[in-house]
Amino acid sequence: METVVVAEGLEKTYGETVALSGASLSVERGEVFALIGPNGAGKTTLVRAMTGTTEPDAGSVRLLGDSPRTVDRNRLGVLPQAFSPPDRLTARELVSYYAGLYDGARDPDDVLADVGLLDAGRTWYEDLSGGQQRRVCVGSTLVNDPDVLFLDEPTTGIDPAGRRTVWRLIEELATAGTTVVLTTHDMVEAERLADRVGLLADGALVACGDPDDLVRTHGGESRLRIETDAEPSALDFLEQPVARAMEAGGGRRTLREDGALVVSGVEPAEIGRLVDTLEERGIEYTGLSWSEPDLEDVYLALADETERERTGDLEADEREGADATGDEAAGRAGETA
Ligand SMILES: Nc1ncnc2c1ncn2[C@@H]1O[C@H](COP(=O)(O)OP(=O)(O)OP(=O)(O)O)[C@@H](O)[C@H]1O
Repeated sequence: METVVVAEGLEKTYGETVALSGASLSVERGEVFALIGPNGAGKTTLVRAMTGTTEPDAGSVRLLGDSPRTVDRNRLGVLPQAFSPPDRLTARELVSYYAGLYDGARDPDDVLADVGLLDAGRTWYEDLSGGQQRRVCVGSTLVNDPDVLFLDEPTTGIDPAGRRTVWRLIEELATAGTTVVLTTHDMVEAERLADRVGLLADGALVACGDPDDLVRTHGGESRLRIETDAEPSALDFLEQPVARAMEAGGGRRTLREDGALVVSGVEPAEIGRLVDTLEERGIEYTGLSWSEPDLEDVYLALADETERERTGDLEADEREGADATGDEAAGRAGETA
């Protein structure tokens, strides 16, 4: 297995803002690695540090065994989050323009076909829809048939069909051996594409692994959602029958959420009995849905945990600050005395 990207202990601050606080990751050849995390977590800064467009304050990056500043650019494809090509070029001219930067570049029409835009080749870039523009931008990163592809939010603004075109393309590239590092806020995208997902929070990776493993470890339990207008008190009894159904006991919770009752940890085999109980009790409901935990649950659980840790730290800092202020005040009072 060839390790293509290695980032170790990356730190980056902008004034008072800590963008990276010791981020480390490594990506193997042919792997699709998805970086997820809240706005401002540091994903773009990490991508920029890994591709040599920003210099970290501390830490190191090896990209294809080289420094990001000196690595052979012919082997890289980079789609920045904000990418504004000239408007007064057609889609085909734009791809041709980027192809012209490389020796032996791919045929622009093949690239446009890859992103499902062969028919839009003669359309001015400015006349393309936002999603089509983003797809052309994705295409422009493929002109040199890169070994490593960094895609910062590749599918933002792309409609569901176009998104699937890009997903299939990324899957094909990875199958052919291209290493892909992408950032996304779309958990379905991360779960579908990524061999490994890294959750970035406050500039560091707080979890990293196979999406299924992350879901098993952090995703929590299945959820049964019962859409009902009934008063919460009228539904209290549900806790009991469901709770009694638990063999191991403990862990199951019933919560009110947006006009629905959400029961965690219900097995599919239990649903029939639960529905019977609802009907016996004359509880009206308009819908019932059962879902297994997914990457979004992992994201929400870990982001929440990180936020609570941070808030806890802040509260502790504030308490310490208050103590220190108190000590100082006591000291000053002592001096005065
Ligand atoms: N060039 C810059 N100058 C000043 N601050 C910056 C700069 N680049 C990033 N930051 C700050 O660093 C932090 C991390 O930003 P970054 O863009 O890496 O986050 P992100 O995870 O990509 O966010 P998003 O999901 O919104 O794209 C933010 O607080 C941002 O405001």
